[in-house]
Amino acid sequence: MSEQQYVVLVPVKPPAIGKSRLVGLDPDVRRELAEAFAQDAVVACLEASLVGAVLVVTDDAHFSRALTALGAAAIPDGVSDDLNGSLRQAAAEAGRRWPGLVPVAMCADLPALRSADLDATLARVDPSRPWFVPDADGVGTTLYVAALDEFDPRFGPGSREEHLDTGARQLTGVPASVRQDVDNLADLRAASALGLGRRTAALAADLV
Ligand SMILES: Nc1nc2c(ncn2[C@@H]2O[C@H](COP(=O)(O)OP(=O)(O)OP(=O)(O)O)[C@@H](O)[C@H]2O)c(=O)[nH]1
Ligand SMILES: C[C@H](OP(=O)(O)O)C(=O)O
Repeated sequence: MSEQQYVVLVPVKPPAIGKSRLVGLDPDVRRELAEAFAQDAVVACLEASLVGAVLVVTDDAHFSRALTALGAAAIPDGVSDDLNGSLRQAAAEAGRRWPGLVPVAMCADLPALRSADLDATLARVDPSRPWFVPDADGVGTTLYVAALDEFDPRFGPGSREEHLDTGARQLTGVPASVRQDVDNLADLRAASALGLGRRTAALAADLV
């Protein structure tokens, strides 16, 4: 089993404008849910034994303070409206702060994420080449790992295919909690069936 340690880069679109596909909700409830997803995902990362640091990337300065209070570090987006550009800059910054840690980009909308499942996933990665984990639908990506000199994430619509096109390898057999991103209420129900993190569970009780 690999004992390589990782720094997880967690991009968070400002919660007031993120998770727009959670339709039909009061805007304040949608924002609180988006915040809870990120907080639960960050806590799960911080509690994973193969995670040496968590670096949140967000332009929401107020919310970033809530995440640093949990134990994460935080920086603003390096490039406006360019998720992958901001992740590349975050990986470079992580390389300066934690030169021994391999960067992992992970979506923040994983409210069912379990630390043990993240550890089991990272333990199977060969950090000498790029890897990714497809999302539960098999269309997108929840997690991308590559050494800094090869770090070239392609998050966005259809990112599973995009990552395969770069030559990154798909990790199969990954636990559901690492793959269940939440874009809509059906996803939230699926995540709820897996077991939600504490903050999301408190909000979702009335919604699923
Ligand atoms: N820092 C940062 N994070 C982003 C940006 N765009 C997306 N993200 C984050 O990247 C991850 C995957 O994005 P999506 O699943 O599309 O999330 P979203 O943009 O909030 O959701 P939609 O409004 O439904 O597209 C989530 O953790 C988002 O918060 C961006 O421009 N900057
Ligand atoms: C960021 C993107 O998430 P989606 O918006 O497709 O859920 C992806 O899966 O690469």
